[in-house]
Amino acid sequence: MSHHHEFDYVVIGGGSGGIASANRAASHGARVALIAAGPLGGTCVNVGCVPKKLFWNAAQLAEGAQLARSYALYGDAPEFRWPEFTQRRQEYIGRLNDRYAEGLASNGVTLFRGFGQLAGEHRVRVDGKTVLAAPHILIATGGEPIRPDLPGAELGLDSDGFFALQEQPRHVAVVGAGYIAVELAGLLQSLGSRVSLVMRRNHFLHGFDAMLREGLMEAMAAAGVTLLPKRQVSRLVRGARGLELHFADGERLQGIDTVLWAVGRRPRSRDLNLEAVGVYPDDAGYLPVDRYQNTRVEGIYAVGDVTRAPALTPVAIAAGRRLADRLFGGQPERHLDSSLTPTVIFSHPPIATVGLTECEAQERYGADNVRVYRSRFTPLLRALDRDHPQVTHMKLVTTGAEERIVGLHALGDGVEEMLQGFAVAIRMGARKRDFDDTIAIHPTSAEEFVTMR
Ligand SMILES: Cc1cc2nc3c(=O)[nH]c(=O)nc-3n(C[C@H](O)[C@H](O)[C@H](O)COP(=O)(O)OP(=O)(O)OC[C@H]3O[C@@H](n4cnc5c(N)ncnc54)[C@H](O)[C@@H]3O)c2cc1C
Ligand SMILES: NC(=O)c1ccc[n+]([C@@H]2O[C@H](COP(=O)([O-])OP(=O)(O)OC[C@H]3O[C@@H](n4cnc5c(N)ncnc54)[C@H](O)[C@@H]3O)[C@@H](O)[C@H]2O)c1
Repeated sequence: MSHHHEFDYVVIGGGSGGIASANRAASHGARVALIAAGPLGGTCVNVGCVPKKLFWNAAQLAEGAQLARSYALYGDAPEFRWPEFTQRRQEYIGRLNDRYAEGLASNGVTLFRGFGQLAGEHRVRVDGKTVLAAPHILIATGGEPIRPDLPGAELGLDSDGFFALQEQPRHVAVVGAGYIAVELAGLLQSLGSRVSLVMRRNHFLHGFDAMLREGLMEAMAAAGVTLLPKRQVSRLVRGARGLELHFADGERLQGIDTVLWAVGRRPRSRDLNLEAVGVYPDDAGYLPVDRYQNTRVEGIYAVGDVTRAPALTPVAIAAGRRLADRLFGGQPERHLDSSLTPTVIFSHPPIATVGLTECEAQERYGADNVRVYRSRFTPLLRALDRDHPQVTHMKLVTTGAEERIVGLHALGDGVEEMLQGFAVAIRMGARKRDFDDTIAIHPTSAEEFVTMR
């Protein structure tokens, strides 16, 4: 027998966007149900930002121990114990999962554990049984990693599989050229694995400012990552000496124990029974929405990675909260403008970027209307390390006579914590002279942004 429950708002998906929207709607007094098929917190908490950043922290500390020698700080090189780290990391994630459940309960959100599917107008079914009815339904089902369609692909791991690894891989081939590829390759190298990064083009991070791409390729190569550009993987086989990655040109990479596919993600829009309500995904499976997160069907909305918005946790959260403010908080115009979304790639060293690349600015405003400021320097942190020089790169992209800043890009130590404040300034319309009028903080790397000439 199926049970029937009435709500104001039913949210499908207990990840970044769904939880944020459910909690915000409840804070406005709505009766809210949240359906979660996986562990609470979704991709970000369980197999994304959080475990990745903990790994990155470990890698930074390991690198710091190396750098310490340039400060005449000697001692045993630290040994990374992967299984122990994994256990502590998972315990922490378990505490986060509990905290999300407690947060939902204390906000009065009713949690249904199970798989949500649309079941006709204003109705959602959980695990094919329980029926929830509500005038407003949010789809926040996120995304999942894809694998290439080639022989032997099942012998490799995707990013979910990477976080489940119980032992440290010795020699890894990372295939891909996006955020996940450079992040996983960087942290594995810093933690002592041998890493080969296989990409189809002659560069990675397509679409990012060229200074960032080129600077990071240089730094990763110098750190010992083997960069294998212009390689088209044709198959993966298990050979006598471990895995073998074969390329279309006949070459092969042998002696690897782990292959990580980092070739992109796809939206989780299958199996939602969307036909029952007349919502249709686009060719790649994304749910089309307008700037208010409305799908083409009244009362059905989507946020986060299941849409074409930038696949970042703060974007999913902001869209989810604003939607709840609009529906239940009496703010009819509230919506998200994600045009100036700051983002960090936790590579080694990290990348921080907001706004237009130099090329994009030239295309949009014309080359004559774009002025670019650059800086390249050895940060003081590394000044005593003559053997492993690593430079920091910064760029400001400005436009018009008043030199409004439309892009800010950085690669180097500490830039991940530098960007947030600059993103506020740029959002407020900062011009180059506002940066120049700001007193520098010395000695820091960040001060370069207010002293560029
Ligand atoms: C390796 C990796 C590292 C990342 N690092 C960062 C980072 O550093 N910073 C950053 O901002 N972003 C990062 N991201 C991206 C970020 O994780 C996503 O953008 C974010 O999680 C999207 O949130 P979401 O709510 O759309 O979906 P998700 O977080 O994926 O949540 C969707 C949830 O819905 C559930 N679900 C799916 N279908 C159903 C159904 N039918 N019924 C019920 N529940 C369902 C899923 O189980 C999942 O829990 C990273 C991603 C990955 C993979
Ligand atoms: N630090 C962060 O904020 C962070 C970290 C990780 C992921 N993310 C988010 O998750 C999204 C997904 O990340 P991603 O790295 O999976 O995807 P992506 O779309 O950024 O990159 C996928 C890459 O794989 C390459 N590729 C595709 N097929 C290939 C093949 N057969 N062989 C070799 N290369 C192939 C593509 O050219 C592309 O460079 C990102 O766009 C980002 O929004 C964010």
